[in-house]
Amino acid sequence: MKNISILGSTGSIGTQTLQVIRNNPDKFKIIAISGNNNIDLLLKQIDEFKPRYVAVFKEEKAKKLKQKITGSHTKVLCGISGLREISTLDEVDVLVTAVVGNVGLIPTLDAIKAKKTIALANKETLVTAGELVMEEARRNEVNIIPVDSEHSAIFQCLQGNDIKEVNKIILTASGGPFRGFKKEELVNAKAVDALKHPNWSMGRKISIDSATLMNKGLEVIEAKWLFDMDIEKIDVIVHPQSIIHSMVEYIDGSILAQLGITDMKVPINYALTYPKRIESKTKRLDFQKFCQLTFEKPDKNTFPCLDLAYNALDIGGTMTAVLNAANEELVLKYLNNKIKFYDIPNRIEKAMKKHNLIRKPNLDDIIEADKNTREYINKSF
Ligand SMILES: NC(=O)C1=CN([C@@H]2O[C@H](COP(=O)(O)OP(=O)(O)OC[C@H]3O[C@@H](n4cnc5c(N)ncnc54)[C@H](OP(=O)(O)O)[C@@H]3O)[C@@H](O)[C@H]2O)C=CC1
Ligand SMILES: CC(=O)[C@@H](O)[C@H](O)COP(=O)(O)O
Ligand SMILES: [Mn+2]
Repeated sequence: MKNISILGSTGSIGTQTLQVIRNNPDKFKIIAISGNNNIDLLLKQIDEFKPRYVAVFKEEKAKKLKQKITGSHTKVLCGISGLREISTLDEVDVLVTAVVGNVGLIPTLDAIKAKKTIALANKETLVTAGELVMEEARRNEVNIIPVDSEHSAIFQCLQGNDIKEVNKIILTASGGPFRGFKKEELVNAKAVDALKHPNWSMGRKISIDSATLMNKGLEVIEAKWLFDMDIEKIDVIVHPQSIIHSMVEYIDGSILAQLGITDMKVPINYALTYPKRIESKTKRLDFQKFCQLTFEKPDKNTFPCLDLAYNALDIGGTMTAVLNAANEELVLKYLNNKIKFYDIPNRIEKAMKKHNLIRKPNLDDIIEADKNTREYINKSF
């Protein structure tokens, strides 16, 4: 039996993680869950999974929840301290980081120090502070198992092989809902259309990131840190069907790929059961339906976010934290119809140009760069 704590149990990854756990009550037990706004769903989750703890980020929401569950055996925690507490509980074996945004960073670092296995969906953690997080994981001999579909694919393709024999890794990108569009067609692109991902049903922030191709940029950075891979060895190819989740090319020319339907329960399952696999009732890939697998070059001119991410990674230090913070703030504004599609890359570029780089940052430097960038973005509108 593995004891699980989830940061972000009310979101897309969080609810799918609970589905995997619901399907395997003999293998997993929920110890703690957490959310931000969605108290109604948290109530249902408390009722079903009877966790010992629930952490709610917003204080007023935590108070409301407390009133609704008086007499329950579930303890309500709040704020960042609540997230930190449920990440380090003695009885927890695995922390699933399914929150969106950089709020995942500090609880994840705490969990690593407390020697918890990390099932990592929250890519912003590695984009913001990948070097520090991976150093901490190595120091504490903690496994960070990717949940992100591309990284789970790469992780699976690496099993039983020597990482030194990898020639490159190839991240597949769907191209998003605006694949094939030209710049002039996207100037006035609306968030409501950007949210319509062709293949995956996901949270709002990552859906916008997919539409700008920033998601792939963030995933390049995530791959660099997870697999300790040089930037020159990380390629992106557009594969509109999202059937091949990613590939690894070895020095002998062999390419290993992981394929499957677009269902995040598959990589979540693997992250929770690694190194073993367990029976799952997810739909199977039917090759007679998906008879075409196609590939094309990413359109870096129409979608400048991908190059911005490569540049930030190449510059290094605090620059990827700046890229991430600027992107988070701008995506929120775009979702609220406050800015236009190209304000996202344009303002990120400005924030990166303005930033005073720290090449070998500590955690405080990273937190400061993140904070200053958010202030800069918000002041500039
Ligand atoms: N969805 C997917 O298929 C994939 C997602 N990922 C990554 O996984 C992470 C989660 O994505 P996704 O599930 O789509 O996102 P969602 O927006 O669906 O869910 C986000 C979760 O985080 C919680 N949350 C939001 N803000 C805060 C905060 N300040 N403090 C505490 N909790 C907070 C939300 O709570 P509430 O709902 O209660 O407000 C919710 O539980 C992201 O980093 C994303 O990039 C990676 C690969 C695939
Ligand atoms: C499911 C998942 O892992 C997402 O990151 C997904 O891959 C987004 O798709 P694109 O960014 O390729 O459009
Ligand atoms: Mn992904």
